[in-house]
Amino acid sequence: MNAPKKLVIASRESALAMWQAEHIQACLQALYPDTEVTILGMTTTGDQILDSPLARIGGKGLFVKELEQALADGRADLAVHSMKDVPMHLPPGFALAAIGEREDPRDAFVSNDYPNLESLPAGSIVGTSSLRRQSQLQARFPGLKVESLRGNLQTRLRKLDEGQYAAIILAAAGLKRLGLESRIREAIDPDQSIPAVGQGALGIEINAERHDLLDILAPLNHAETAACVEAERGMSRALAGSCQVPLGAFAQQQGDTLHMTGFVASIDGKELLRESAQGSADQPEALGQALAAQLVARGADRILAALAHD
Ligand SMILES: NCc1[nH]cc(CCC(=O)O)c1CC(=O)O
Repeated sequence: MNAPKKLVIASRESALAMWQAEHIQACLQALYPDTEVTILGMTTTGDQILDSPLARIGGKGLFVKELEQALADGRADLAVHSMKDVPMHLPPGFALAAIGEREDPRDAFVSNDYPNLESLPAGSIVGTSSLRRQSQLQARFPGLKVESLRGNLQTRLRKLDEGQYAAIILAAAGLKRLGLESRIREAIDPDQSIPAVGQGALGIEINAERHDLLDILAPLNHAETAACVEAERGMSRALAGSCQVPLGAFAQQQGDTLHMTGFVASIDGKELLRESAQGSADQPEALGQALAAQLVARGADRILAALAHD
């Protein structure tokens, strides 16, 4: 295979995004020592608007749009994203070339004063802007108060340290990647807080016309992670999920079988439907669709419709 002389990676400029881009840069550099691999750092709309909950300002697409612009006009060859931030439907003209091996998929409990969720006194303020985390938290601990928490990882940790929250919930993967694992007081069992679709996995997006890049990027794909994430995305897509919806899904592969759990809830967690299903790792999207159908059969449509009217 003929790797190009140069490859440019588009990345957001947050510390986590840069870590992810540098990780992919190192992988590509090891595979193709004669290629010059560089990173083009960019600020996205999602990074700039920090005062409103993401769900209200347009959702996940805001983190990838500027990077896609760089792919479209040829300033960059590939963009590295947290799969969690990649919309369920890519805009026409773009494709996912690879999904990398998953880091810890769990949510993490972070606090300076308490070891775990169970020890928080009633009325404690927990910071998260994720409707998925909020609904699952409120379902288990209706006495806790959830308040919005935006910004990159460092900003969120600073807000915790300033005393605005008793605790915050973050993705374990981001903290581990940035060497901040010691801030995790407890990794929350995926059964207690079902992770976001794609949480912990990296996605590599390209201009769909760049067929030349497919073979070059194929070694970055981790088949097991890709199957799990495709199943999770299949469920979310079938339910028309976005980050405006309290929804989560988590798949794991054992042998040739995917085991998957998903949920849909009301924001206050008073209604929470969860279902599990198994299916072939060869047909992940079909498994996600089947799980979505199970949730719909139990009333997921009614919960989602109620959210749309809020
Ligand atoms: N929503 C922002 C975001 N996108 C990806 C991660 C973390 C790492 C990952 O899931 O790959 C985070 C931070 C968080 O949720 O705490």
